[in-house]
Amino acid sequence: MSVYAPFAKPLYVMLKPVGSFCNLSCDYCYYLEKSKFYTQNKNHVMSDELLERFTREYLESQTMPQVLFTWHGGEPLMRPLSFYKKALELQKQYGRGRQIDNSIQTNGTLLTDEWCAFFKENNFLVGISIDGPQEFHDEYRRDKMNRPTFQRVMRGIELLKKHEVEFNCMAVVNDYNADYPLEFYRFFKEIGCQFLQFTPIVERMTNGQLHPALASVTEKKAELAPFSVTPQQWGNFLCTIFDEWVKNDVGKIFVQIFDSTLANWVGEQPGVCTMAKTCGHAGVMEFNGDVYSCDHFVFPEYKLGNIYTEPLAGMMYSEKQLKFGNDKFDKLPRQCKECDVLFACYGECPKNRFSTDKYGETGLNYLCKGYFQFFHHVMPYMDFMKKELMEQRPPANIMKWIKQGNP
Ligand SMILES: C[S@@+](CC[C@H](N)C(=O)[O-])C[C@H]1O[C@@H](n2cnc3c(N)ncnc32)[C@H](O)[C@@H]1O
Ligand code: SF4
Ligand code: SF4
Ligand code: SF4
Repeated sequence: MSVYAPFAKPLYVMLKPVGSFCNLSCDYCYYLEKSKFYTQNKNHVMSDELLERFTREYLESQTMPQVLFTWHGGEPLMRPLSFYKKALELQKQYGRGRQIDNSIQTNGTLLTDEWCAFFKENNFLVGISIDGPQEFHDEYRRDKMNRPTFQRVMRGIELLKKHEVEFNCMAVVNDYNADYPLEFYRFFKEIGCQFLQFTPIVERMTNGQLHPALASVTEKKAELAPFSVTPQQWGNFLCTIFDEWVKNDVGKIFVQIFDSTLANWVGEQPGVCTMAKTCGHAGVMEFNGDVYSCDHFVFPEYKLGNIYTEPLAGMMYSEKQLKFGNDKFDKLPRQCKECDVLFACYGECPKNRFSTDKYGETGLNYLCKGYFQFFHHVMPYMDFMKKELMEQRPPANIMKWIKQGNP
């Protein structure tokens, strides 16, 4: 007998418990300006009632035994600890024995012993945003008084380590730090971060205004923001770090884009939406219950509805959201459809597809040249690691293979 399970995928919606409110004011931040959609609301705080409604519905809509709650922002540590204690109580109440995990994405500046003890006790995975060594980090990650934040973030990381909280580092790659890949990579190793995620900054702006005016993806007349990384920088950055990683650190340091590339090489699902064939599996719920297609598409035209008027599962499995996710593949321009590394790249994120391809079709990813360089550069290594995996040997064998003079 076959079982029809249309939703045999986890339902995943990230939460914004303080909307876009934040104690910092990073120049490149795409989320700060979202408050302009909520000028009617005096305070951008998720009520206990909404928290309960979401928790109940989110848990009831799940078709998988494991459920992940992700706390995001703005800066989610601007809510007091009592809010998260309440959230855990509700998870227990409505979880009916399911395994529930929590992750939180933070700038790390507000961490205290008390927060870290709580995260440890409740098994939170903490994502910390840090853009590399002090000089790089402080270039754009500054507080509302324009003061640098590196020291405060490092203090937070020390506290996480002291309390043995599991954490990973999220770093953006921009015009300023992209030319120093090795300094950047070695820094993360030195501070003891094993799990790394690099995100390229690609933003556009309108009317020459930087902040708060990052341009919507639908705006045609937008210029590139000066802090964006160039395709060449991005390609060189990835290739240089890959070369260092593949010789020394496979199986010790986990770099998300390298892992996802290997996953695509062997035909598994990559761990990140940008490298997948289709997307749209991760929605966002704002402090007032509005649900959007994706964290990078919090614009009125991508609103799926509000949890007070529409069921969560209905919004996430709606035609509109399905189309949003399928468009990632369906709208690829001809150059991508013919590309020999399409299976690894899939045109990356649709938010970055504002260039024109060699046939004059729109919708080519602005970073195309960088990705093309990277995927071609890693080909022999990925082929080797794929072979090892297929024969049930660890991909880390590649380090020995390289020492023997390969490829
Ligand atoms: C918007 S923040 C929210 C959570 C928290 N305030 C933090 O900084 O980690 C989430 C992540 O997005 C990254 N980010 C901010 N602006 C970005 C942009 N324009 N492009 C890509 N990533 C960006 C941040 O560095 C951070 O790692
Ligand atoms: S700390 Fe996070 S939310 Fe705040 S401005 Fe920086 S990137 Fe944006
Ligand atoms: S639009 Fe980009 S960030 Fe959003 S889900 Fe798709 S690939 Fe991921
Ligand atoms: S490398 Fe360029 S052409 Fe190839 S799939 Fe990626 S974006 Fe498209």
